[in-house]
Amino acid sequence: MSLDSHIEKVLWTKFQISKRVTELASQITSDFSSVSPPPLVVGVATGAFLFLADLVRQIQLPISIDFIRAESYGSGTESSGAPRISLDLKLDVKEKHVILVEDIVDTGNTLSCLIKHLESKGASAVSVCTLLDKPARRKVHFELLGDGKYYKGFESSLS
Ligand SMILES: O=P(O)(O)OC[C@H]1O[C@H](OP(=O)(O)OP(=O)(O)O)[C@H](O)[C@@H]1O
Repeated sequence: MSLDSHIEKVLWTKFQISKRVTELASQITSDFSSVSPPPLVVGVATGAFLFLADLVRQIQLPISIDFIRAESYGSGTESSGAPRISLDLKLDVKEKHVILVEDIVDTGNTLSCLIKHLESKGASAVSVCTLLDKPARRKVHFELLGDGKYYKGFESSLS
């Protein structure tokens, strides 16, 4: 069975995605060009790793990169809420501006947990950059930390 047979509908072509990733990287480069120290870019494992790789290759700043993972116990595509950190950062976030990179923001549970965690570790600000946002699916309201910004590649109302 080919990969294409698993895809019901193409929402954005690879060219549209690539263009949008370039725009996001350029916006982040511009927004953080005078921020010192440079931001720490944190990929939310596992889903964000490809987007993170495409994004950071185009960010023209001396950023550091790390990974974090929050897991909810649930099945299928429904998260059970209340995630816990199952892989923590290697780098120190104290007094740093963290940019969390996600592939999808859905219920908001993962981001809510991660932002609180980063705040408890002393991050001065937390921004979020997600490839896809599904605001209609939101169950948990999360607040960015400090002067954090929210970057999104695409928005979908599909469930
Ligand atoms: O807003 P939420 O409802 O919390 O959902 C978003 C999270 O769900 C997915 O990860 P998942 O937990 O499936 O883990 P994975 O990336 O390892 O597949 C996705 O990569 C986000 O991290």
